Amino acid sequence: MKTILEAKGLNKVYGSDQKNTVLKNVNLEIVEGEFVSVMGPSGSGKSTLLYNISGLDQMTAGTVILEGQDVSFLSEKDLSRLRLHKIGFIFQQIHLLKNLSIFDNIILSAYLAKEDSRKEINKRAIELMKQTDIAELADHDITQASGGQLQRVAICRALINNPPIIFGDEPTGALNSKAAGEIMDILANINDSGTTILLVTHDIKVAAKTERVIYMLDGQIVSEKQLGKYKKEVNNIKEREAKLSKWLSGMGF
Ligand SMILES: Nc1ncnc2c1ncn2[C@@H]1O[C@H](COP(=O)(O)OP(=O)(O)OP(=O)(O)O)[C@@H](O)[C@H]1O
Repeated sequence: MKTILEAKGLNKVYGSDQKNTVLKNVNLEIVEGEFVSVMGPSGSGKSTLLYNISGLDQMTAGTVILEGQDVSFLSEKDLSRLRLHKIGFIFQQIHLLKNLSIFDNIILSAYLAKEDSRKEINKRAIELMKQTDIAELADHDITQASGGQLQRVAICRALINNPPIIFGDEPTGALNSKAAGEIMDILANINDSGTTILLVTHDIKVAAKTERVIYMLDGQIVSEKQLGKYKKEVNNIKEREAKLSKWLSGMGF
């Protein structure tokens, strides 16, 4: 199995006061095709970890290798290129552009990346919209869609440049449990087709559909649990949730 992302000795201090050390010598390895979630109490450093390994924020010290390339301290220009071509992001707050149609929101970054022809990009956008069951919304604007539908738009947008890895910060956090479950099923399907996914969540139901759960406490990864691929290996979601719940309660979560 090939490593897609490796973080070594990651430290993050906010400001100049060492007391604000939020990541403390974090090491993490993600294998190509994995579906990983990060859990832990509020303030334990989950989002900070995600932002620092994905190039959204600059760590204080450490190394991040993505697909064999050292991306630890890239220039702003190289970082934007990396984010455009290699990484997809899905956030709790969706940040779509109000004056563009849903279709245009999805294709925008691919037009900017200029890797493929507009014809190919449009075709891929249509496929992604079908896959996430929002094809009929192409010409709508974003005020005409539900929260769950908008999160599907965000997923299509994250995938439009075919990134090998996508990061999610509470991607289902703003959704009701039915919509959250549907989004997780979509992400599981996307993962099945080969995209590596790492997401941060507070929700046991969400983490139970991922393959490996990492637990953070006070700026460190203190434990992890292998659940196996949802549907492929351990299918029973109640069983997965119970296993996870037991493990988490053992750590006082
Ligand atoms: N920009 C910032 N400047 C200073 N401190 C920050 C900043 N961002 C986060 N922190 C602090 O870093 C610590 C970790 O925050 P982080 O958001 O990574 O935790 P988290 O585990 O994701 O929390 P939550 O589950 O509540 O989202 C917290 O104490 C937070 O207050």
